Order: sequence, then structure tokens, then C-alpha cells
Amino acid sequence: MTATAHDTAAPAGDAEVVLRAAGLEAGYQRPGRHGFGRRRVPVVAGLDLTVRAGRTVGVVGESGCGKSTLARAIVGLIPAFAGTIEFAGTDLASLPRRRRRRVARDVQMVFQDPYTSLNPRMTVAAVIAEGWRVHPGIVPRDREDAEVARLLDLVGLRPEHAARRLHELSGGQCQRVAIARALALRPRLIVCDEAVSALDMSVRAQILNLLADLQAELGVAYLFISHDLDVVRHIADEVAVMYLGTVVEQGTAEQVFGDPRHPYTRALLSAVPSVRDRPDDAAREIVLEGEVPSPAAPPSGCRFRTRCFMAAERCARDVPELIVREGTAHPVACHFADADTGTDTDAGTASSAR
Ligand SMILES: Nc1ncnc2c1ncn2[C@@H]1O[C@H](COP(=O)(O)OP(=O)(O)OP(=O)(O)O)[C@@H](O)[C@H]1O
Repeated sequence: MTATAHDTAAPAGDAEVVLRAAGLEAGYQRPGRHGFGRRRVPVVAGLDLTVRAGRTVGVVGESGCGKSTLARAIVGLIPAFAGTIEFAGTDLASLPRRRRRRVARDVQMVFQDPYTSLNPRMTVAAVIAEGWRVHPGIVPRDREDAEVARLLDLVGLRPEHAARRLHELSGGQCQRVAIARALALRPRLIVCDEAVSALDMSVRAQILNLLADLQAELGVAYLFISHDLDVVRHIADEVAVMYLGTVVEQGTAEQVFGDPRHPYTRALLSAVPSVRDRPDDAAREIVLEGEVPSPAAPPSGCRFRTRCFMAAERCARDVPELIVREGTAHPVACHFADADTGTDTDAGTASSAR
């Protein structure tokens, strides 16, 4: 792997905002109590997030914390229950379905498994051109073959690949096709949901480098969702740490990896010393006990408190806002974000503070 994206990137604050989610709630419907009616379960709950033009925001968190649900809400696969998803000045969350579909071409998604997200029996050319049927006027019909060839070249495939069917390609080649398909609509933002997780290490590095090159060339922004901190460390300019449907810490990659302030971020990073900016300084491993609680019955106050080694009485009462606090340089949703528990905490094991 080459230099990480944020080694060379310009400061985050100066680029235009392409996506801003505020107080976002999204999730699923479940049968109501005693089997009557249906009730909404907000898996994403009051989430704030900003993505700037041409930048990459990595979203990390344990399995089940709502990363995929966030992705699905942003691209419009599921509706928002509340809050806003402002994209280039328009609130996508409040648009009627039809108009939303029109804006949708600007926000594309690449899924983890191209074999299930795309039709393996279709030719590569048909997969790439499919979006042009839904959003006519992007490429004239008589220019489509040339545009497919250009997109294939862009993602490192040969023109001959156009006639092949997806099931004839390797996983890495399929993911390149999925990226070409997303780029075919000339989006400003691509949501990558575990887009390299199913790939071998060497192919993974190739696809990450491809994404970085495409960003430098086209200025596309990525919301890059991954449970793999090493991958996010490599590709992200900024990092948002998610726990039980909310962002608990967000900052530049240097801030989050070099000076993690939320106890949940500290616990995640302590398990992967290779991603720490200052590995010598890292706390010994903080073992998080238990699982992420059900989004249907989240803890009161701070959602992380039931697994937190720093939890106090106040945490059960007051919801901590995601704000820059005294002693922190970036937003953290913890009442005790300024407490120094860095190297020598008594936090060998997360105690329960129920
Ligand atoms: N279609 C669905 N219907 C009901 N609940 C769902 C559905 N999809 C996800 N959930 C619930 O939403 C919560 C978050 O799931 P989500 O897949 O968004 O998390 P994640 O962080 O992406 O985890 P993973 O990396 O394992 O996919 C989980 O409690 C899950 O059970």
C-alpha cells in the first residue's frame, strides 16, 4: 500500500460540503406490541455527519451498530423516519420518491458482494449501461459503447471485458465493474459499504488504490463504510466512529487514530495497535464485554454506557452531544472526553455500569 490518503490531503475544512446528515433517524418496521400494528425501530438514531467534496469519510464501528442502515438511508433504499439528509442544498429525506430518484444519480453505492448486488448473468456492458436507462440523457445511445470502453479503462479493465458476463470474472474484476457502474452516472458521492471486505489482501490494496486514483482524477467523495480499521486508516481523510446508531466521535484521521477521545474509539483502536499513530502510547487492550444492545431498546442517556469502563451516574441520565469539548480538538459525544485514561487506566476490562 502507498501513502495514506490523509498524508497528502488538503485540510478538511476548506472543501465544499456535499452531504450533511442532521438528526437522522432511519431503520426498519417491526410488529408492534402484542402483535398489533407495526412500530418503527430507529437503527440510525439522531445521527450527524458531514462529507466534503472530493474527500473520504470512513465510518467504523462493530457489527450491528448501524453502518449499512446509514448507507441504505443515504442512497434512499430505506426512508428516513426523521432528520435531514442535505445533498448539494436539497433535503433528500423530504423529497417525494420520484424526485428523489432523479437526484439519486448523484449518490451511488458500491456493495460488499458484487455477485449478489449485480446480476451475474448480465454482460459487463449491460451492467454499466443499466443506469443510463433509468437516468436518460447522460450518454447518447450512439456513444454508449465508447463510454463503456472509457469507464472500463478508468477502472483498469480491458475493452474486451465489455462482452463478458459477470460470473466469468474474478471478485476483484467484478468490484471494478461495480465501481465503473457507479461512475457511469457521474456521481458526486459514492457510498462504499464494505466494498473491499470480501476481497483478498492483494486485490483489496489494488481496489483501494484505484478508488484513491479515481478520487484524485474525478473529485468524487466517498463515504467509506468498513469494520476494518486498517483499511479505513489507509483510505480515509476523516473518520466517523459509530455506536448503536449514532456517531460518537468524528475528526480527521490523524485526530481519531492519533488522539482518540471516546472510550468506545479507544477500545476499538486498542484491539488493533497497527492503526494507532503512536503505538507505543497505546492503552493496553480494552476488552469490550457483551454485544451492541438492540436498537429497539437502547440504554437511556449515553448509548455506550452499559459497556463503558468510564461510565458514571450522569451517563444514564444525560445524552452526550457530539461537540468539541474542553480539551478536545474534534467532536466527541462523551461527558468525560477530556479525562486522561490514555496509557495506564484501570480499564483492562470493560465494567458494566447498569
Ligand atoms: N432488514 C432489517 N429488518 C430489521 N432489522 C434490521 C434489518 N437490517 C438490519 N437490521 C438491524 O439493524 C441493526 C444494525 O444493522 P446494520 O446491518 O445496519 O449494522 P452494521 O453496522 O452494518 O453491521 P454489519 O457490519 O454486521 O452489517 C441490527 O440490530 C440489525 O439486526
